[in-house]
Amino acid sequence: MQKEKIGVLLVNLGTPDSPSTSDVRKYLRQFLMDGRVIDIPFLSRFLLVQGIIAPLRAPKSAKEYAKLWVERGSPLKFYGYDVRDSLQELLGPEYKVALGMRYQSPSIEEALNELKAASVSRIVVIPLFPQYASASTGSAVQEVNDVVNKWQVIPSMSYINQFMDHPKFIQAFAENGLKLMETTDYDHVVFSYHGLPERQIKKGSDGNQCQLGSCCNKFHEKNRYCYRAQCFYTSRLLAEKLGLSEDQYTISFQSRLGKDPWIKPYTDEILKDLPKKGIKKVLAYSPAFIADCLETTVEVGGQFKEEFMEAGGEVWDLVPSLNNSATWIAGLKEMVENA
Ligand SMILES: C=CC1=C(C)c2cc3[nH]c(cc4nc(cc5[nH]c(cc1n2)c(C)c5CCC(=O)O)C(CCC(=O)O)=C4C)c(C)c3C=C
Ligand SMILES: [Fe+2]
Ligand SMILES: [Fe+2]
Repeated sequence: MQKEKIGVLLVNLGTPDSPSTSDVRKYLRQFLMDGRVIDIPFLSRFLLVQGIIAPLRAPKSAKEYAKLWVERGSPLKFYGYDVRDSLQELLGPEYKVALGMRYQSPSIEEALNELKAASVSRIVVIPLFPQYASASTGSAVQEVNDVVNKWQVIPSMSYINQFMDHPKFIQAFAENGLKLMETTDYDHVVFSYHGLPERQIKKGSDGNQCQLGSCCNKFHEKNRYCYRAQCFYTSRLLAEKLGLSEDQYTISFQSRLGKDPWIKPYTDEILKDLPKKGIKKVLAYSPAFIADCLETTVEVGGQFKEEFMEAGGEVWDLVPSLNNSATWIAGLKEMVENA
């Protein structure tokens, strides 16, 4: 009998098809109409997104996307294809690897159809978000399920819904930071993560109510899906690999949207205080993303750098994301084989 073929579905967030205002508006509309991203009743979300956020934000965001765009397009997408191809090569012909984006293209449905056409008998789904959040991993998993639920034959499915403590994920990020640390004597490291509305953390911690305070400093079975606790844990693991003591790093959250409170502390606020404390040379990490994207290159590497310099800082270097690093691909291979 022929050996069974295993499908691997890599899912990332997605990016606009181009940096034009109309494509960015289309992307924002699809993204922000997701009830796991803006978790308010449908009618309020519809009015807010279609009537206010998408039209007002699209021209501003399009200018930011234009800074990110290179000849190959948006890094989130072309690194996604690179990772798919590298992982396929490493896993060999018994596996079929596909890439789907939660929003825009290539869609999750297209990617799943590729796996179906390759006659895979089981599928390992890896949402490419190191820390679990309902707005990212949860939404990707829901979309995968919605698609396969329409199939006549539903293959065996397994999901890797967080991997921030995978040794090779940590090692790959540490390697990128250590390369920069060899060239510059930094005063401090900032770990800046994508933020979330506080409400979303509270909703996800039924039975073990997160207080959004020091309770997130410990990571254990009961709060393993608290996004804030996962980010703190990721930072501790990275700090250990980088040989940092507790006073040599700060953890913060970026990319706020709207007026509701988001998880704290906020990166744009903490960075302004650092030079006052004598911290002039900062190494900035963005470990919520596995590829360069708008939130890393433009926000952390561009906007935050400018704000830090204006506040009296001297060096603000962004650690490149994992992109197509060999250690990261080896980590993905291990995740698939252990799934
Ligand atoms: C309510 C709004 C948002 C939530 C919640 C949110 C969670 C969240 N997002 C990511 C990953 C990425 N987000 C990116 C861009 C981006 N995010 C939001 C809003 C929310 N995200 C917006 C409006 C945008 C678009 C850009 C802008 O207009 O500011 C990206 C970058 C994509 C790219 O094309 O490069 C990523 C990646 C995670 C992991 C997450 C939950 C933890
Ligand atoms: Fe986001
Ligand atoms: Fe928490």
